[in-house]
Amino acid sequence: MGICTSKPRPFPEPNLSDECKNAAVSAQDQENAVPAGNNDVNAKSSGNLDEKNRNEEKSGGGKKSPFFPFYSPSPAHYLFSKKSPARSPAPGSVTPRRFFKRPFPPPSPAKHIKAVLARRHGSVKPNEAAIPEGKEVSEALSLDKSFGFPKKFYDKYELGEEVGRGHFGYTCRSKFKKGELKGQEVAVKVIPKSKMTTAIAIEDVRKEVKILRALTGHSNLIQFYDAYEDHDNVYIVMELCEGGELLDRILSRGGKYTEEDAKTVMIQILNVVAFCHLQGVVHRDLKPENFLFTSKEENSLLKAIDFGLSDFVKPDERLNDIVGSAYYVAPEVLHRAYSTEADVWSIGVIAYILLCGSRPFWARTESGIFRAVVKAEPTYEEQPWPTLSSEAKDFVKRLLNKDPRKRMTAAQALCHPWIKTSNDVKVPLDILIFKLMRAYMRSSPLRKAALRALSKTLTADELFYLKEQFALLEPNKNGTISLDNVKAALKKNATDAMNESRVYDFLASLNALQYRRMDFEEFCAAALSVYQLEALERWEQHARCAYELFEKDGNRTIMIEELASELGLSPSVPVHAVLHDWIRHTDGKLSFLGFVKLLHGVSSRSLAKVH
Ligand SMILES: Nc1ncnc2c1ncn2[C@@H]1O[C@H](COP(=O)(O)OP(=O)(O)OP(=O)(O)O)[C@@H](O)[C@H]1O
Ligand SMILES: [Ca+2]
Ligand SMILES: [Ca+2]
Repeated sequence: MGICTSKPRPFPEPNLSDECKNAAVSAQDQENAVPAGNNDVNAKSSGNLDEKNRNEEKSGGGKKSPFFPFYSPSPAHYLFSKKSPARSPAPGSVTPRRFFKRPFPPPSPAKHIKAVLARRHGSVKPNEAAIPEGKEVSEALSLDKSFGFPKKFYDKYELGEEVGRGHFGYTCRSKFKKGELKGQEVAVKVIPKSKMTTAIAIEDVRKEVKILRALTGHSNLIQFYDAYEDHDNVYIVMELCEGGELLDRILSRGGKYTEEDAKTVMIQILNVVAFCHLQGVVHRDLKPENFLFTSKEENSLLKAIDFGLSDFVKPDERLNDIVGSAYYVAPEVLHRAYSTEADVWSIGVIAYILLCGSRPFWARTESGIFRAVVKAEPTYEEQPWPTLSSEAKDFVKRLLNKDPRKRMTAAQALCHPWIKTSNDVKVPLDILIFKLMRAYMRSSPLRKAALRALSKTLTADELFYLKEQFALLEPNKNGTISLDNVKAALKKNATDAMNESRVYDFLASLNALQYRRMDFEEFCAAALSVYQLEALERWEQHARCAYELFEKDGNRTIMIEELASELGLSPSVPVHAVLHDWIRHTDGKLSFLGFVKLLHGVSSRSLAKVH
């Protein structure tokens, strides 16, 4: 694999194909870990970039300068600059002094994760993005680049000025030429087929259209209208946003938002992402460039765009391809086992930036960023953090938890005390509820009793989320829910995407609910996440308190063999040695340690790791 981004590189970079490998592997290496706070130190010395500077930066290179903060280096940039040199400044035409004027430190030389780009789009050399070589030529020639979209784009639309550009496409303001909608403006993302040099690249475009088409009806999601193709391009027709990228607004405010303004942005982002996750769609490229304001108004609606790296994910599936943008990528993506929680991490990075104007994870090279993401804790010590509310800090920390099982979901984040006081919050259904309910239904009576005890220790804040979820599942307000209620609640929120992500199939695992109903008390036991509670500072208190309740109610003498089978230990495991501490020697009942393990529903695999 060769170089696959075409930007001038302000910093030397290691071999590409090794880069992602190294990121995950060398992340284990303590010595190489990037210290947290790098970014802030730089941000401080760099001062603020005002509107004038931003415009200067932009005017040098048409839409964006390669040295523009957060700039996504784009192979497309050079590709297009051949036709339109004014759009792309020559490498080195912007003085390095610019680095010291930025509110943020210099961007990574390649923002998108390079090995993935190489795999998806073939080797791309500077100024030759569209010209594959050798083996790639034959591969590119044999690729089927027909999508089955209607052909006559130009019969219906008139392409106008460019309004934005990314790695894969450029977007133009366009108009309907005739008919009832004549003159009405839309946005058209044009993706050149010459850039689709691998089967994965073609599949990505196919998926982008499929996902946009399937996801309809959310006010914070860009409205898709149609897709066309011809010999040269794919055209994605959608609603036009006139208000620019969230990134530009962040920069125009010198990088910082008040807590109230940050909340307004966060609520919209969380809303649309919770919607996508319920549909079984993971965006995988959430960043301020991929949120657009519909108008220039200060309080205009925010819309999620760019599903070019998105995928369908089944409720119990883990994805493994490394995809995204380096500053926003979640640690578990680098470890190649992730799901929708990875998007929530990216939202945490956006929240951190909105509130303090610096990136939480920063380094001069991409592998450095990856190491920071995996190892380093962001700083909350430097200004302005000490002046921000403790709720705001707690909110960001719970989004940036490195363990995806402990991270809040988007729907939970909307119930967080920092957010929930706002009037605009309507909590959506959370797919996590179904996953937890399934695990609960499959548990033994002993584990159910343990969970019930734990659920009695929940605080008002924690119960708020469960109450909201229960209300969404309980249309008749008779205090209980059935499988039909669950199905109906899903149906109410369904789009075509759910067919692809098989959310309905997943419900089959809740079949036991067909013959009985679940009241709110049991629902709390079924839908609480032990891992998330464990992430709280007061976890020890919760667990001790729950153990006392369990002692009174559910604890009983237990055989080691019974516990082994409860935990799914294989006969080859030396159960007496392993489970010795889990049973109280005085009376043969579960010890506190055993109780906590039982709550987690420990599997034999994780046990094997411990011992
Ligand atoms: N509906 C729209 N209305 C207005 N501008 C848009 C619209 N869609 C996209 N744009 C502009 O075009 C830019 C590029 O679009 P998009 O992010 O979809 O392309 P991309 O090539 O997939 O980007 P990336 O490099 O992030 O993968 C956006 O950042 C935005 O500025
Ligand atoms: Ca984009
Ligand atoms: Ca994209």
